[in-house]
Amino acid sequence: MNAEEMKRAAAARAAELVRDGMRLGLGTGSTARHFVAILGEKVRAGLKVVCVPTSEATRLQAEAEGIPLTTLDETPALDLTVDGADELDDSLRLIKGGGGALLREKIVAAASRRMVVIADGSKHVDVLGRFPLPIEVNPFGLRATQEAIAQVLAQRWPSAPLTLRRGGDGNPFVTDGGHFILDAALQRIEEPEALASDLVAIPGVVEHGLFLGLASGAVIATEAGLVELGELG
Ligand SMILES: O=C(CO)[C@H](O)[C@H](O)COP(=O)(O)O
Repeated sequence: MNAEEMKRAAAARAAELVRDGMRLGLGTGSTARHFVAILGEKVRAGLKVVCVPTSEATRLQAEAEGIPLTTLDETPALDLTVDGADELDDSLRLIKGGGGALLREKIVAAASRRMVVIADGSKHVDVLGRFPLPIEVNPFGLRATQEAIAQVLAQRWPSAPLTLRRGGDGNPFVTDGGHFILDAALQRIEEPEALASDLVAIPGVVEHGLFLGLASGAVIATEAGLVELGELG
């Protein structure tokens, strides 16, 4: 199986968890895209669900698939969110935000009774951190916020690069919420909980890509087949 086939296989397994009447959160990224496509097929075949997308990109795809959409204002409690991840460990701790949707992804995951991660095997790691940690910040006071983050990071990572994410046009990448993203190349995050609480204490930090205690299960597609972690049902 190539990488796309593995992503699709994980997405197809997660789609088996969907039941009539469910309120779903729809993730963002190339793996979640497969899930939304499969869900679209099921909706066209008669499945009844309402869904909250975690990004404008996912909203557009879901609309094109004919999937009924709602908002967290109309539907503040969801049954299940299915989303990808940039990294996950055996304890279902995640790094997310490679696609820049971490804020909405975290709000939607937190509003869901269950969050199931879908990924190919390359995302499954022993220790989080090889993937640079996205940190979403308010554009106001960017430099001051960046320096405050760098000071916090320097306590454990004396020379970790902290880079303002840019789009293809060279301008700062702007999230759906109108914020910027700083990517922290930390390599190994031994204590993600401690780092998470340090980051949220910094004014100007809107959210970070550590998803801790949010995922209830995961479907990981490998060459040897599907591996399931945690609780799917
Ligand atoms: O967090 C995300 C977007 O903000 C994605 O879930 C993450 O980047 C994984 O994407 P992909 O499935 O394309 O590898």
